[in-house]
Amino acid sequence: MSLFAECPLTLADAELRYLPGWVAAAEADQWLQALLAQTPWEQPQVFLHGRHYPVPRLVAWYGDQEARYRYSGLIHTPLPWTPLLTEIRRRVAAECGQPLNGALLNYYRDGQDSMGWHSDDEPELGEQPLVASLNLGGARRFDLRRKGSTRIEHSLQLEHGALLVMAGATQHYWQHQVAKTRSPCAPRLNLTFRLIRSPA
Ligand SMILES: O=C(O)CCC(=O)C(=O)O
Ligand SMILES: [Fe+2]
Repeated sequence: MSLFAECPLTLADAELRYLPGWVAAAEADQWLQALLAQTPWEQPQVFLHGRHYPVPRLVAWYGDQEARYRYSGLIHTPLPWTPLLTEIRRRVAAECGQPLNGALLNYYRDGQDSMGWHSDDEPELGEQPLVASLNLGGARRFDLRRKGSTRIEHSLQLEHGALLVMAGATQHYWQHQVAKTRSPCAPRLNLTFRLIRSPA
């Protein structure tokens, strides 16, 4: 059986696996509380069209020492894994059947925090990168569109305790976003585990 057979989202030119309840609610609650409290959150600035803007969310980059990573136009040196993140990484890597040496933590404080359209296709991730996204806290809508198109083709609610695995050609053909929303939503933590193949 293919690794992607259990819960496939049938989107052409993509390999997506959505696993609701991947971690049980009680344990997910503990992870959320601990990570919100332990993480040295930062709000980096991005330089866009001649101006600096704070990214609309808080972030932290954890990883093996060599796992330098570029996002929002900046090179980030990883924070060392905490015991909790070491355990979460072990379980996510076992689920994905491959090593993972970095995790980007995104903290969406409310519906005005967001992430714009992008693909996780940085050169340091290599061809056909696997990105495993763990969702804790308030559910948010995750949209997918083809590169070069403005039409949202698929959306899913990323729920507390769910794991979304994106692999294969997904990042080559598709972009994703977490849009702002006026609906009330609880704080949300998203952890995207990655494998940096050639550090920035
Ligand atoms: O918060 C999310 O679900 C998406 C995060 C994401 O796309 C990323 O970290 O690259
Ligand atoms: Fe992403």
